[in-house]
Formats: sequence, structure tokens, C-alpha cells
Amino acid sequence: MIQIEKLRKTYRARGRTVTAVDGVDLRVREGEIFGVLGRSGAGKSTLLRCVNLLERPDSGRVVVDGRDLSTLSGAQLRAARQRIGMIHQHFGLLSSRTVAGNVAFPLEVMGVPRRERARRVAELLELVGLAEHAGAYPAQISGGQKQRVGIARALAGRPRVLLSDEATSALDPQTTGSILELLRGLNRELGLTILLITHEMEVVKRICDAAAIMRDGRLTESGPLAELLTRPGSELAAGLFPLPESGAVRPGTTVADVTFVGEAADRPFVSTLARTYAVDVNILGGAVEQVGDLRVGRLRIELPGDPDANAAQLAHLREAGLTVEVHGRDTALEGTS
Ligand SMILES: Nc1ncnc2c1ncn2[C@@H]1O[C@H](COP(=O)(O)OP(=O)(O)OP(=O)(O)O)[C@@H](O)[C@H]1O
Repeated sequence: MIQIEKLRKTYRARGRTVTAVDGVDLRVREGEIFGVLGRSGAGKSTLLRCVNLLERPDSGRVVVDGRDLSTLSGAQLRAARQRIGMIHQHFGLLSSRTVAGNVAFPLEVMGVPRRERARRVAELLELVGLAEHAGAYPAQISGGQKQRVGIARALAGRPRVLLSDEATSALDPQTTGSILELLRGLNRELGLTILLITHEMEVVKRICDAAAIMRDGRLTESGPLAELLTRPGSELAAGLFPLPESGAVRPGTTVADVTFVGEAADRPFVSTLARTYAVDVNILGGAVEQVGDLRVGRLRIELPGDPDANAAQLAHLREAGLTVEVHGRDTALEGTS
């Protein structure tokens, strides 16, 4: 749905060139919620603004819904942009207009006739749960409600893609939760593809299907969460599902972290391992969590004997589709899947 290829964007500021986006490749599939996570200054906003060409990239390609936006002329580009909604951290509402007036604004710009506009505004406010506040002004509603207005306004042109620029950063945790739920619901009900940028791991954990980390204009890691969670050494996986501090490995034992995602979580691999190899499996810790749509579990196990002596046992776990990371004697993780 969104294909970004070799995207580069630099700014000239005070005689200096800043490379905000430095050769980014990214693919967001139709119906997916994709999160780009990064610190302030990483280049996230610039990347997002290149997707609807609010910023013109220096080079590279952005294809949205099959159209390469950089090849479009003014009028075509404006039409294409109407199919790409955008929401912002500070909502960007017009203070002199009511809630309904704010949602009506893009429809006026599109030249939608008055009666149809009124019908569509009512429908949009219903969709975001604000029907009762149609006549209120932005100053009279809460931050969460303001973002709901922002979302309704972004959906006015029936976009297939929604870009979210830190949409929940100005909101408290509870309100953040309700806005994320709304976005998840819209994604499912309308098949809306969402590309969001955030500095909060929690946002990725709550609603994303796939994610990337951005640092100094580049994506250092990227992929579906199910894949990242089982990728040894993944920074996103460590953030999404932090492991407890590992203690010292006792001599003559093997300590391993076993990660299981989705279906693999339902298989009794510990008892199978113990039975197959007549080995005592000691469970040192573990947790099961919900990450996006996925059930993910991690178990730290201890086996008698060093890792060489347990090669067959570890291979057995990997063959069962589990990710296994073996702790080194100095407790640093050294294993790979
Ligand atoms: N209009 C501009 N002119 C000059 N430099 C800019 C401009 N916009 C962004 N930059 C620079 O580009 C880099 C990336 O900025 P960007 O806003 O994309 O990052 P970000 O990850 O979204 O951070 P934040 O969350 O703080 O906005 C930064 O070094 C920033 O100072």
C-alpha cells in the first residue's frame, strides 16, 4: 500500500546540510498498522511528511496505493492527497469553528454540496464517538476529544491511508489507550492502512502489526512484530518484551531464553523436552504477554550440562519453531537461533 524506496531528504540550515532521511526503504502492506519508532530528531516527521509530499524528497520514490506521487502534477497531487489522511500531535483544529465545522472543512474544500456534507459530518462524528459534541468549540472539549475530531476530519475524504504524527503524545495514558483503540477499530472496520510515528514503545506494542526503529535518518530494524520478536538480538523485541536481568550461569549448566509466538505458545515444549531427553528442565522465569494481536511468551530455562552437551536438546527446541538464545558463562547473551 505504501512503498518507500531509497528515500533521501536533506535540509539546508544556517550554512549546514542536515540529512533528515538517509536512504530509507519501507513497505507498509494494505490493512496494516506500521509504527516507526525513534527519538526526537531521528527523522520520523520528515519521513512521514514525504509520504504525502508535504516535503519533497531529494531522491527516492514514494508509491501510495499504486501511484508514484512524485510524478503527479499539482491538481493530481491534491486529489491523491485527499486519499491520504493525516493526524497530528497538537490536533491542528480551527478554534473559531465548532467540532462539526472542523470536520466539514475539508469537505468544503473538496466542494461537497451542503446536504451531503452535513450527512457525512454526522456519519464521521458518529464513527469517532463525538455525535453529542457536534456544536462544541475546540476550547470546550478534552484533548482526547480533540484528537477524535482530528481523526474524523482526516477521514473526511474517505482515505485508504492514514498518517499519524505522534497522535497520542500530548495525551495522558488512559486517553492514549482510547485513541489507540479507536485507530485499531478504524483499521479493522474500514480496512484503513495506518503509518504512524511515535517515540513510545507502548504505542507499537498496543496496536502495530509491524514496526521499524529510526535513528539518524536510517531504519536500523524493520519487520512484522511476529518476526522481530523471534529475531535474536532485536532491539524492538527487547523493548516490546523486556527480559529480566540475567543472573550468573551456574557452571555445568545451560541457561537459555526460549521465545514463542502465536501457535507455538500453545505447545507444551518443556514437558516434551523433558520426556524426550529424560532431562530435568528447571524454569528460572518467564512471562506471556499480548503484543499487538500476538500472544508472545518467553521462558528462561536451565538444563544440566554445558551448551555443547545440550546441543541436541537446543536443536530440538529450534526445530519446534521456537527461538532459543543461550546465555554465555559471563551471562552475556551469545547464542543465535
Ligand atoms: N524545516 C527544517 N529545516 C531544517 N532542518 C530541519 C527541518 N525539519 C527537520 N529538520 C532537521 O531534520 C532532522 C530530523 O527532524 P524530524 O523532525 O524529521 O525528526 P523527528 O524524529 O520527527 O523528531 P521530532 O519528534 O523531534 O520531530 C533534525 O535534525 C531536524 O533538526
